[in-house]
Amino acid sequence: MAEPRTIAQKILAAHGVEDVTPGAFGLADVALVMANEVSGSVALTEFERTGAERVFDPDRVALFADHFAPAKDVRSAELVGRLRRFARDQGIEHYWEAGSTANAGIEHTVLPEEGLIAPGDFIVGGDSHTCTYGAFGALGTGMGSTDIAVALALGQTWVRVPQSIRVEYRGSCGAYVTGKDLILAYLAHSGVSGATYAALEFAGPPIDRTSVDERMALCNMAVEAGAKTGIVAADETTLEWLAPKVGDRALEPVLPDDDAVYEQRVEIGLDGMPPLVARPPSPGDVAPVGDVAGAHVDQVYVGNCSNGTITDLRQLCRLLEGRSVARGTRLIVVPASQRVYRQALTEGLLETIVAAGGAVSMPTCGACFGGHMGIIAAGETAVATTNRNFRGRMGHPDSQVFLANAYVAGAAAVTGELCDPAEVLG
Ligand SMILES: CC(C)[C@H](C(=O)O)[C@@H](O)C(=O)O
Ligand code: SF4
Repeated sequence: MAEPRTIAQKILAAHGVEDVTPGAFGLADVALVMANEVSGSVALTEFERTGAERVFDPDRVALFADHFAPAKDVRSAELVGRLRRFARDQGIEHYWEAGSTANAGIEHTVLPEEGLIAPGDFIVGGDSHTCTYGAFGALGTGMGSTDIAVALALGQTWVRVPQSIRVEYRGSCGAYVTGKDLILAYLAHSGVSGATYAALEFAGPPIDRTSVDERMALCNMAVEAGAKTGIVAADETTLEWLAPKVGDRALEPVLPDDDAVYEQRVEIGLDGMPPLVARPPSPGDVAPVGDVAGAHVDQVYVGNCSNGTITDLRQLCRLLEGRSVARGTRLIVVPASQRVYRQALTEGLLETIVAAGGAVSMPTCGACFGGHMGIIAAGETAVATTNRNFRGRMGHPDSQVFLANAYVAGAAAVTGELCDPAEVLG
């Protein structure tokens, strides 16, 4: 009898890792290598230094101009230009850039939308939120630029097999509690290093009921707990979402064995849990929104690779419908992809946002990491649906960012302060 295995162990074994004992080192074949114009620029230099002339397989490389696109200054134009030339010279067709491809936007949103992620895949990316693909039952993980360079050349990477942590949710989500709150609830338990290097397996009836968009928010922030990745086993919801996007590719969920060995099992009860926020400057400093109610908010930012989906824009618009952005507060909305943007256009959500006084930007990483499109000044406070609120993350070192779901963001936009969305919507 084979040893029982977790999802991460099964995926790594299927990609050629011989010994999947947690802690063991091995060599894995990668399904896809992803890079963006920021860390990718360093990776391309390192790629050249390896002496390799061609990438291992141009169809299994995906490149994104998303952090600073459209280029915000000369430096970013050069970064994007370098990536664009590399894609052209190497014959890489999976290249997305706003203004020149039908879909474009944040890598972690666009890649699954374009049908390039499937359950069981092992994806490495030059970006820490590559763990987002766990929403599709895949193992995605961020790696440094030198590792990405080698993966681009060889289609293989070294791995240390992660230990797995099973996170089981129980009970039911209350009103205005979303996927964002599920991961914030875990972060309240783990802090920012409680899952260091682990593969988190999220499960339980509340997870079965979540949408793909919510699973993306959940898996996206696994890295904020220090994890190597976060995975939800693929189910009917996943397959229905992916089927129209992946062409004739067979979709096979990878499920953990019943007696798989976990380093830790965590249970999180959701009954009675209110919407949560992460207080600055740590995604691990989680509190019920009521604990910070009344704090003035200068800027509300709805976007980023965890919560810039159509689900988030719909939630935001529940608050904006028939209301206006409070005087003294700015609302900036950045749909995560052109696909989300078009859907929001079709549904009239962009009209609702603009009519309420909010501004809509084109898809980009934008202000999430302090790039552009909404940098905040000293002394300012933002509520953001993003995933990190480290000191200076969105602008000046003396600014503050509270992380929250799109309902809480919407409630802050219309009241000008942090509050429970139930106070606005009842
Ligand atoms: C620029 C990139 C390498 C970085 C990351 O790895 O996460 C960014 O996306 C971020 O969120 O800080
Ligand atoms: S949206 Fe933010 S967190 Fe996501 S990849 Fe871009 S910069 Fe990183």
